[in-house]
Formats: sequence, structure tokens, C-alpha cells
Amino acid sequence: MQIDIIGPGAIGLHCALSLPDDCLVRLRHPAGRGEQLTLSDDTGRCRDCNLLALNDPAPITAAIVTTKAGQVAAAVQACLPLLSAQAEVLLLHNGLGPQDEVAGWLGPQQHLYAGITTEGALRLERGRIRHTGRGQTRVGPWREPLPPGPLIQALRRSTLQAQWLPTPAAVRTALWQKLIINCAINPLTALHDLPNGGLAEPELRQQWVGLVQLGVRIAVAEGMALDAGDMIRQVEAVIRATARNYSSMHQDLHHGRSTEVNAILGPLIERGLYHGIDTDSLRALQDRLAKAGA
Ligand SMILES: NC(=O)C1=CN([C@@H]2O[C@H](COP(=O)(O)OP(=O)(O)OC[C@H]3O[C@@H](n4cnc5c(N)ncnc54)[C@H](OP(=O)(O)O)[C@@H]3O)[C@@H](O)[C@H]2O)C=CC1
Ligand SMILES: CC(C)(CO)C(=O)C(=O)O
Repeated sequence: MQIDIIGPGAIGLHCALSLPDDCLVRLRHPAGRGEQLTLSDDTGRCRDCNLLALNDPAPITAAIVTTKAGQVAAAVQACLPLLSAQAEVLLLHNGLGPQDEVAGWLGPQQHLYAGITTEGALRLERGRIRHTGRGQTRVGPWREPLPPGPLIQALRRSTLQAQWLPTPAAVRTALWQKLIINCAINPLTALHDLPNGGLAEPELRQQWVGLVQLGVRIAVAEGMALDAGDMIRQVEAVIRATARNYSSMHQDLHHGRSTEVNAILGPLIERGLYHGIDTDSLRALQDRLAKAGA
């Protein structure tokens, strides 16, 4: 089968290099039709991929969307008319929001999957990435329970060894767990100009533990069976494992790019307010990030 990569940045190219099947890379600005790109990484992996424009009329039967959260809507809209009647679409990004938006655009026979990854990848020169960390990739159906289709089977056979989450409830729980991890780590590292390991410092630890507890309260109010102690241990493990890395929000803020703050803090604030939970600490973070340019 052929898999179209939409949003071929660090994670998109890492997926393309990891998949057993042929990949086609969709670019916003390709030089010309029929162009090829050699993808490679620092582990010695290498493969040739065909490039097409995002809106090239070639039909899409399976796509992995790996843009940043704030770019998903525009990317999917651009290729929506190209999706076959039973196309499989996987959204693989941090944060929440675009999944429901895209769900509203797809036809009943089109399959929408969502997922998260804790793989680490960094974009170097064109077509080249550095694989900065081995992580877990977890994917499953967003709208209704589905068997894993050919796209998902390819991801499970790939070197990502994606884990299948069989129900939308399991997918939502996994996405909320990642949301809470990102809420604990990303804003504080960006605002304090620290690598993730800097959050071990006691005063900052107290701040992120408070954010995790609040995030879990909101998730529980949303019907998820999350435990604050367990989530604090998960965040501690991520901080240890990625101690020398800079979070994506840190990198985006310090390179003057737009951050994923709206997709990370936004849903927590919105759902917290809905359930009558005090979200002042989240709004204070959002304000500080806005003042810092995020
Ligand atoms: N990198 C990492 O280690 C990790 C990333 N993630 C998450 O994965 C997601 C992707 O991150 P990452 O790969 O780092 O991001 P990048 O910024 O490296 O890649 C984003 C890609 O999306 C493309 N893009 C942007 N806007 C559009 C659009 N409107 N239409 C089509 N394509 C578009 C960009 O194109 P162009 O090249 O033209 O700019 C770029 O190729 C994020 O949600 C991130 O938080 C999760 C875990 C780890
Ligand atoms: C897990 C973490 C916090 C690793 O840096 C991440 O997902 C990010 O930076 O966006």
C-alpha cells in the first residue's frame, strides 16, 4: 500500500523512514511533479520517496498527518477532496482539538484514527532528521470502534511498533495522559528557558505537580480513570528520560515559531470551566506564555 505523509517535518519523516510500505511525501511547496527526495537519519536509515504537492489530484487512500496541532485543519482541508471514499487518516500530534474538527469533515466510510507518540526526532537539512529518542506510539479509532485497517497494520509492523488502542475511550485516555504530561513540562520549560531536566528543581517541581493534579481532576470530571500519583510518576519518568532535551514549546518559542499552547492548555481550561473547576493557574500560564510571544 502507499501511505501519504502530510506534514513531513521531524515526526513525519521519522514515520516515513520507519514504515515498511511505500510512502509519498506531500509538501506545501514542491519544486515540481515527479520530484524525489532521499530521506535519511543519523542511524543510517535511508529511503527514496516521491514528492507531491499537498493538493495534487492523485487520490489518497491512507494518510498520516504529522503537522503541529495548529496546522492540522489547514493541512487536512487542502487534501480533503483527494481522500478516497474509504480512506484511512491518522492524526499524530500533541494536544487536543483538531481530532473533533477533522471528524466532522470525514464521510461515514472514511476511517479516522488518532494517536500520540513519545518518539523524539529533530529536523536537520532537507529530508534529513536526527532520531533523538526511542518512544512509544499508540493509535486507535477516534469516532467509533474499528478493526485496525491496513494503515494501522503497517504502523504496527513498522519499527515504531505502534500499539493498537481498540476503542475511542482508550484513545481519549491516552491523549489526555499525554496532554497532562505536555501541560506539566512544556510551558514551564519554555518560560524558564530550561531543558526538561530543569524541572527537577524543587520549586518548579511543586508547580508542575500542581498542574498534574489539576489536569487529572479535569480528566476525571471528563470520565477518565486517571490517578494523580500515577501521572506524577509518569511525568517524573519523562523528565528523567528527556532531561537534556528542550521541549517542543521551548524550541518553538525560542525560534519565534507559533507554539501548541492552544491545543495543550486550551482544552484543559475549557473542560475545567465546564466542570466548575478552578483553572486560574492554567490561565496564568497561558497569559505568561502570550506575553512571552507564544
Ligand atoms: N519532534 C518530536 O520529537 C515530537 C513531536 N511531537 C508532535 O508531533 C507533531 C509534529 O511535530 P514535528 O514533526 O516536530 O513538527 P515539524 O514542525 O518538524 O513538522 C511539521 C510539518 O508540517 C508541515 N506543515 C505546516 N503547516 C502545514 C500545512 N498547512 N499543510 C501541510 N503541511 C504543513 C511543515 O511543513 P514545512 O516543512 O513547509 O514547514 C512541516 O513539514 C507535533 O504535534 C509535535 O508536538 C510529539 C512527540 C515528539
Ligand atoms: C514529552 C515532551 C515533553 C518531551 O519534550 C514533549 O512531548 C514535547 O516536548 O512536546
